[in-house]
Amino acid sequence: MKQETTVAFIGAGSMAEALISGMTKTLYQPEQMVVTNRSDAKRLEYMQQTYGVRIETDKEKAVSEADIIILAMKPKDAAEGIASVAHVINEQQLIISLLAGVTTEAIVSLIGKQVAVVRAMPNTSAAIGQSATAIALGHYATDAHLAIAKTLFETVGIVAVVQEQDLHAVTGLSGSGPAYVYYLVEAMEKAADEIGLDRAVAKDLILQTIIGAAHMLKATNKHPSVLRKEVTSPGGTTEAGIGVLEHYRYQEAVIACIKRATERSEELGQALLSSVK
Ligand SMILES: NC(=O)C1=CN([C@@H]2O[C@H](COP(=O)(O)OP(=O)(O)OC[C@H]3O[C@@H](n4cnc5c(N)ncnc54)[C@H](OP(=O)(O)O)[C@@H]3O)[C@@H](O)[C@H]2O)C=CC1
Ligand SMILES: O=C(O)[C@@H]1CCC=N1
Repeated sequence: MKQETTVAFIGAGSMAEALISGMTKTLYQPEQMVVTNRSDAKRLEYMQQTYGVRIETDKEKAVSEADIIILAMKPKDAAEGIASVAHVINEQQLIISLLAGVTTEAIVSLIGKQVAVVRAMPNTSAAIGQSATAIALGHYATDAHLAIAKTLFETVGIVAVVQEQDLHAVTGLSGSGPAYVYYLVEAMEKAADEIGLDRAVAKDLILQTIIGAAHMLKATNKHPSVLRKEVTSPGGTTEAGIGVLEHYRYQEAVIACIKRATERSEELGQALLSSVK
């Protein structure tokens, strides 16, 4: 990334913060980034104080001066947010959209110019350089744009290049994915309380259990079912515990969860299209 490249974030919420936190630890200087939002001035001040980025209440100014524009508002706010800056966007700029479910075609149409759009689905682990991000090319985006986006997201984790139609599934799987893991940890912490373990001790044990299992998956490359069987002694505690998970159809619940999240991504895209018709 050349030093003088400017990245404007439209939206200063959780995902913008995760990306800025990760990006400023690597290739990017905080001064290369300008952050704007709808109205929350305190939030902008927080971003400036925490990360040293530039902030701008004048969205048009932030956008017109940027090389890369990152759309980081909620899908429901995208039509209004994009329309408010479309007139200052030009075809030399690269638009990177984080909007769940919203197609590059819809974004091009809202901007009303033949502008390069790369659609991305990172996750909040970007904050510590551990995002699993997928990116896809819009109609007017070239391989050079893809390379720029890939370099940008590689500063915050791994990047997979996918066809745009696969981004709904990616959103349901790895975009929302950290929340599924946090939900499991919440349940483990509740269970630890109920079985009478000291909270601080349980917290450390749970965390290391999750980290250890994730590292085992990566380091051994063994199928998760093989690793699970290695834990499960016949007639032992794991078998008894997994039996309860099977009774509650745990795997079916997780599969249904990811399918529903995928479907919701499609709905969010449709809702935006209906709102601008
Ligand atoms: N959170 C996540 O894990 C992930 C989110 N995403 C996507 O990232 C996007 C942002 O999500 P998230 O950060 O969670 O959302 P947040 O609700 O945390 O933040 C949304 C931001 O958008 C701003 N905003 C709203 N309307 C406008 C507007 N018209 N012009 C400028 N800024 C506006 C808000 O400003 P204000 O507060 O002033 O209203 C706020 O700063 C979404 O599209 C989501 O689908 C993608 C991957 C993962
Ligand atoms: O919940 C959402 O809609 C966003 C997209 C993926 C993660 N958070």
